[in-house]
Amino acid sequence: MTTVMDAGAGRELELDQLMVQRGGKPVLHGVSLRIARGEVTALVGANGAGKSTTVMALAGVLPLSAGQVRLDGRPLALRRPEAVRAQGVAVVPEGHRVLGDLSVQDNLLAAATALPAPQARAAVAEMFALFPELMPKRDTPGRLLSGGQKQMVCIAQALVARPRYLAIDELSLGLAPAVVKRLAGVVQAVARQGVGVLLIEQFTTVALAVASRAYVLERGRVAFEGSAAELRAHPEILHSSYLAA
Ligand SMILES: Nc1ncnc2c1ncn2[C@@H]1O[C@H](COP(=O)(O)OP(=O)(O)OP(=O)(O)O)[C@@H](O)[C@H]1O
Repeated sequence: MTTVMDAGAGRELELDQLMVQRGGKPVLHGVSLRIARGEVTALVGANGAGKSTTVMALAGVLPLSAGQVRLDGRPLALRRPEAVRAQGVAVVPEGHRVLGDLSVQDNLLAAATALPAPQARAAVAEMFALFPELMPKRDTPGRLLSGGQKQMVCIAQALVARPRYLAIDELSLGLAPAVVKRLAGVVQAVARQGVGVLLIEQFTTVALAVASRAYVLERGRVAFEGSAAELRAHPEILHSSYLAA
């Protein structure tokens, strides 16, 4: 069966030596990450380490001063946000922002405008199947949702575009543990369907529990790269990175 999250296997999204400046100041000093399809990759690091900057550079929101993003072996052709999305990379920015005056259903349809109408409707129906708890809220304006429900809408909005890669900035921030557990399960299910997921988190427990590979960012540089299991087994790596911030 083909699903929204259907995707090939064995390919990667590669961030190669990204250098990014903000306010004229270098913030990323050559960040390289590989995000494989079919698994979750964690990007963790202290406040200000450069995680959101990395995601915004990936999304095409911030320009690169050097480096390259490659998608399945080919450089991303255009780096404007819509073009990045059209090439199969979806980003959920920090802060679970939804269109407050639009209903949940219209929020999802608005994210599916690039698809022909029947496919858009099918993709939205699949999102309600993925998040059945949104079904009773179908006609509720976005602004009346809880934080967890908003985060579900944001993830669903990213998935209706049928991405091959999905980056989520701060999946768990500000959400109740039960909601985080639920979202972590969805993220794992999405990865199992073949999507390459990048989970960006300041608090590491959830990200390292669901990830296969992990990166620690420290002051705009990759301070650790390896398996999430290795990082779980050696919390001192995290401690020194977080203390160095
Ligand atoms: N708009 C901006 N202009 C200039 N510098 C910025 C701007 N936004 C962030 N920075 C700087 O970029 C660096 C990285 O910030 P970034 O937000 O990427 O970190 P982060 O790891 O995502 O942390 P947080 O958890 O706070 O979001 C910080 O030193 C920050 O001061």
